[in-house]
Amino acid sequence: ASAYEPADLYRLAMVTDPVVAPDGRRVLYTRASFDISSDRRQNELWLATLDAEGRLLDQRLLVPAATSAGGAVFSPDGSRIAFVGAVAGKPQLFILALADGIARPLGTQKTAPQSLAWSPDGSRIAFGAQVDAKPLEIGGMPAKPEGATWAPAPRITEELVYRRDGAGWVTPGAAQLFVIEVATAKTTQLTSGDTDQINAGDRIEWTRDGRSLLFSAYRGADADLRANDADLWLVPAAGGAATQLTSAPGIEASAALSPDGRRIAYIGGPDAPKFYAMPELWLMDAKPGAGAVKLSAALDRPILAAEWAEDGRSVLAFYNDEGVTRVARIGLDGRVQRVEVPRIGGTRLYLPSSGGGFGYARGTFAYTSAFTDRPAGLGVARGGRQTAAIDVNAGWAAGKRAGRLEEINVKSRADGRRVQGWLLYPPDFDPAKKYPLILDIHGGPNTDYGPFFSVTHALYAARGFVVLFTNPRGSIGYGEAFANAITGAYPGQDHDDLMSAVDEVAKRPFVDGRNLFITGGSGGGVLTLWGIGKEPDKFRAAAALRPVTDWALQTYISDIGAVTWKYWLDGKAPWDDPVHYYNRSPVSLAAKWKTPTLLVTGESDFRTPIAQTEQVYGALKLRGVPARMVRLPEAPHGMGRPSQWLQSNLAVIDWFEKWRVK
Ligand SMILES: CSCC[C@H](NC=O)C(=O)N[C@@H](C)C(=O)O
Repeated sequence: ASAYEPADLYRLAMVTDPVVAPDGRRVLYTRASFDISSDRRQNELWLATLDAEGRLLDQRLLVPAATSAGGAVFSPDGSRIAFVGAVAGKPQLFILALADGIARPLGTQKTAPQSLAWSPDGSRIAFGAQVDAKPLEIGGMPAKPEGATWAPAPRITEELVYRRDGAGWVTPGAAQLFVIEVATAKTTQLTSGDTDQINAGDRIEWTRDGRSLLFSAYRGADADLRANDADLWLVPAAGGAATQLTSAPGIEASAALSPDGRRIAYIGGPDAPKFYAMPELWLMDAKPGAGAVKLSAALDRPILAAEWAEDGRSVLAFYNDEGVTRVARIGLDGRVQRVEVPRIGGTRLYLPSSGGGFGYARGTFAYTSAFTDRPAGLGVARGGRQTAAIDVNAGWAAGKRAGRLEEINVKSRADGRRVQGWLLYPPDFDPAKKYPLILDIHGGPNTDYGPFFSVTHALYAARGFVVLFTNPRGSIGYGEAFANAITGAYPGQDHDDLMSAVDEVAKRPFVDGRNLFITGGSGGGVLTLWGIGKEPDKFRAAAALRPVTDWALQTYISDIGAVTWKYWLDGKAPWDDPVHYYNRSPVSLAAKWKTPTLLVTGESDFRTPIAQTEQVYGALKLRGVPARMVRLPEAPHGMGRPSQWLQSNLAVIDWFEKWRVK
């Protein structure tokens, strides 16, 4: 067996997006892999068949990678699947009849349909999609001659958010709700307006009689400024005015109707001047203006998704808990009962964050099943135990030697709070030897790390580093108060939490105290640059990936600038209180920086735009601190194409190797 190597990224696979058929006896899932020639992710759609106990009978490939299938959903009778694919680079809705396995295109779509929802009788499909508008133009230009090779057209905007990370430059237009008839492809646009009329990526729900559609939207013209606002709406499926069901400031979204159609369970919460709006589970009558009660108060964890139990007496909620994803049955009185569904895990792959994919129907749970030494497979559970498992990496993993993963818990030097973390050891770890230590800090900052495999950490460990990764305050999964403990102080005691973990681990005899390294991406980049400013003598070298370095700049030029200002910098505007912004910005510590520092950022990162990386690089070079800047062409915040993930990881290893005391 060999240690993990960079080319393994192109040899492994990962399960995502499991969907359980209405009868609970079949599971659709996506098998993702990374093609070394095109250097792109590819997705196949697979169907697993189960027996009555949930054991695997067989599985087959339904839609090959060439179609790029996504968003698949079963028809109510389970005989057909609707999904969105790509034909000649354009989005296309397909219906696949399971009887003959043929995927037939349905209608023509100009933009990608999202959140497909079958009507109860299986005759129609609702979806959200953007309707493009005419782009702004500069008047008075001469006509462009046929075949002329002019410079590309300018990008003109009057929007606050004119580019979105990952999606690119925003095309003018608005998201609308549509219904398409399956037999005739007749398509009806149910909403209209110049601003988004639906949160196109959020759940769409048919009323039980098939006459109306329930969805979420923030319909104000100031939507770009109101990131934490969404209301519930009901619109007749045959066309007509929409009725607003909720209007409170805050988020009411992902609405699910009870089996009798009389109640709505939704995810969200009221707007508040806090760092983190924890998504909670709420219950209301399906009537305009009905009051809502919070069902998940006793759980005190972020709700990722929720489905009604068949009897309508409880809701099954998927939630984050201490680095992993769990399921709870929450009664309509708010009573919480844990449901045993083993090892639900993340599908971020590049880094070990929790989350993952999951589905439920008729007592069957299907989920991305996490491992510590390989990417997620498919898990199926019934009656509190795992009944089926598909490991898409069994062959590959058999030839690999993985390092051991150990959970640690330390007390923060700030206030004694418990901080959870993990250590990943090199594959051939020998406790009698000395090892360099990498602290890797997650971003968000309201996200997490968990006990999972990741490409990044596997590569670091395979190259002989012990990897420490933790969940400092601000992380999710430890309660609302812990996630919000950075309100008014970010960065602040989160830095102490991280340093407490480093100090504790550095006491272990196998840690080479001369070779402590610090790295992190995005919010983790913030804390990396903060860390080398606050502790200039602690780390041998640093690597800040896609960092925020200056909160004023971030507010002005990020695609989430409105969130930054309103929730992360205490509602103060940079023009009103520039000192507040400066004091929180890592660049305010530039005079203390002396640690050799690597910076890695995508040139199309619109979340933490590269101008901030350039600012820090300039400061380091002007001060004479060893620095290297790696710019990834066309890469967004998520580090772009598979080879760019590897370049990012290997750049960090190269830099730490260069500075490691030998
Ligand atoms: C600290 S600025 C926000 C950056 C971003 N948060 C949300 O998009 C972030 O930290 N992303 C993390 C998850 C990352 O890219 O690793």
